[in-house]
Amino acid sequence: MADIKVDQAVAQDDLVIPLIDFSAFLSGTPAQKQQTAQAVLNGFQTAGFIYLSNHGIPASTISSVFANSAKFFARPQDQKNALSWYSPEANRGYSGYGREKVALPDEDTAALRAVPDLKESLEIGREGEPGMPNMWPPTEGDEDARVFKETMLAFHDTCKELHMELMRAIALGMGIDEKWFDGYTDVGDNTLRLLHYPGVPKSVFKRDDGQLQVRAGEHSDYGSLTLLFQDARGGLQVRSPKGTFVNATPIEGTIVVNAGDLLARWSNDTIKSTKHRVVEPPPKEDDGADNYPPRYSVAYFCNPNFEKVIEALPGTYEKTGKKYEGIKSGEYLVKRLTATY
Ligand SMILES: O=C(O)CCC(=O)C(=O)O
Ligand SMILES: [Fe+2]
Repeated sequence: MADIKVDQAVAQDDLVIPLIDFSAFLSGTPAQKQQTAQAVLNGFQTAGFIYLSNHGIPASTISSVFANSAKFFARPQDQKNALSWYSPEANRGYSGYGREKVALPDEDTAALRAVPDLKESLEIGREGEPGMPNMWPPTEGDEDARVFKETMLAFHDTCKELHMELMRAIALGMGIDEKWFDGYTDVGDNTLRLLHYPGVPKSVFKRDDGQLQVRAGEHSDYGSLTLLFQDARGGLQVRSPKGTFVNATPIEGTIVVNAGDLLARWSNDTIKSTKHRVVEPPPKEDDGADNYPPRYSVAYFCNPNFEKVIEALPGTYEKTGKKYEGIKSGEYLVKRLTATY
């Protein structure tokens, strides 16, 4: 029986992000499944990030999501403004340029805060949660809006399944029951976020103070795992153990998956929630154009079911003690979102 082979997607400044063929987990032999689970857990324990190939989501599904996202962001600004993000509790709706500032308040971020992130986004939560409506463009008489809603709801479900599989891999890697997390992931209290970094004049990125202009400031994610779908442009950077930012270059057909703060806490800090940011990728050569082209990405932020209390996982605290109090998943997220918006 062949051992699985794990490639390296990124290897720079002590940051090694594995490229993992997930089909060996989804449909491999028991031994291949166990080895893949180990590789997934190991990636989250060392880099906090992995790249996943053969993850089971068809390329056509992903391109349809990107096409529908681009069409949404091309709508007139007043249509998008009518769908505004309305509360941290719901975390649903549209955020225009500069609304969210992810740079952390406890850092010296006066300079960052003065320059809003150059991006807009739409957050889509679990449909049908009472009092927390998703903000859809009105579908009546608007075929694009109807298709948009249908596409995004289906994708929300598809990504929920992948989150469940990834948490099964983490469980198997940790030596606990493969289904251990299922009761924490089956509700799907997750947020699908469509992101558009608009094309901008190159002069915007030439700042007087010589600092690098970022598209999305340095931050870590809040929940359990984030599934990140990026287009071919690049710009995502991950903080290395040396403190440098390393390019997480897009690899066609892969999803970048990173662990969030709540999973780090849940694992008693044996899993890492690694900081990352989005910058304007340096042009390969100066192409003479005045504008940088736009970038689109889709992030699916996964959370443990909001009603669940999160405290140190079996196997992570017996020798060292628990570093954190238990906290309800939903309360933790609202606390973090309240600090950001
Ligand atoms: O757009 C990206 O590639 C990353 C976005 C991100 O890190 C986030 O929204 O949390
Ligand atoms: Fe992020």
